[in-house]
Amino acid sequence: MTTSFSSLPVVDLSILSSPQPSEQDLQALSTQLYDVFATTGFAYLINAPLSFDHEDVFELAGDFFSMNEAQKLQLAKKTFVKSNKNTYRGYFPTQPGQQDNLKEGFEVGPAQAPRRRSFGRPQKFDLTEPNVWPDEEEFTDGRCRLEQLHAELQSLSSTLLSLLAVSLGKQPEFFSSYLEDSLSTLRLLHYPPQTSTPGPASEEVKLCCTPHTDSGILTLLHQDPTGGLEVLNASGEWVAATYVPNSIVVNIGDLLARVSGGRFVATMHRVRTSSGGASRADGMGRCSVPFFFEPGESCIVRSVDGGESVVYGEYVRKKMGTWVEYQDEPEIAISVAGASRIAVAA
Ligand SMILES: O=C(O)CCC(=O)C(=O)O
Ligand SMILES: [Fe+2]
Repeated sequence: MTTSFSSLPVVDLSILSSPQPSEQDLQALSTQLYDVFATTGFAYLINAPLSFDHEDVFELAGDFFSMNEAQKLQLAKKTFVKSNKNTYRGYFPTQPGQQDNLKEGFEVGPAQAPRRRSFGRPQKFDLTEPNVWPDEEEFTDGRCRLEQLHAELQSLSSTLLSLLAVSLGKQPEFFSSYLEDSLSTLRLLHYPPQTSTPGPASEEVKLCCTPHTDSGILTLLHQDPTGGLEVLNASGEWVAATYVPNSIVVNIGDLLARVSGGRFVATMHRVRTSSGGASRADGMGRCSVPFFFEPGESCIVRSVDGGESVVYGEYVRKKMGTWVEYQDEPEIAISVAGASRIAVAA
């Protein structure tokens, strides 16, 4: 259960940059992470061991989204452009009519495509397919920068999982099977600027991402200074996760809540338009860059308390039925008020 928090805790990761962190410091960090995921389910990570700062991350997102629509559509998933081959990785455009979920995105997996699980029959979505990339001259160094960012966030997730394993009374390597052929997804997101309607309607909360919990294990989110992310506490109040320079917002998904035997909580969150945060100087609206840590397709995931298990690939394929860009027909996709990689709150 979440608590009635009124702000999100800050977790300082500076010890992870030290060549030999002490056992005591690691234990303290592990306990702090346990407390976060057992109460708010969300926190700001500061001093994370990454070579990218916010400016680098949002420059990357800006470079991608400022390409023209035709260039981006060449990378679109098959759901959107039938003649394209990629089913799982790539671009998804904004969907007209989805005012409270108006976003475009670009998704990449690991640089080295994970091993494919063998199925008796052809699968509609290939979770292990290689990434698709714009031409180098359209997105200078973009591939190399995104592959590097993916690798660093994967490594940070792996460290956090070791600390969480210890906090759950397990060995640090308890989750190491989750790293094999991991399907983690780095997603660039762009919420185009929306004009707010004056009058009584302006009192209403306008959303660009509807309330949801993330479905997987761990999410590491870079949000830009526009802000707008809000997190639901146990009293039913939306608490603003305001912009903290150079921080990464961390939260867990439904599957890790299950794995923790209900000790950790996957907290509901949403994104508000015009939340009063800073506007981007380039007038682009809002960008954010979530990284979804995901196990491999064949990974068997079960609670630390034992009991029923799920095969990650099967779990994620079931979840995809609720993700908007994986609806069968474009007409259906356009009419479903969903976000992607996340289940829409009922
Ligand atoms: O854009 C954001 O700040 C949050 C996005 C999000 O929650 C998601 O993609 O799951
Ligand atoms: Fe989310």
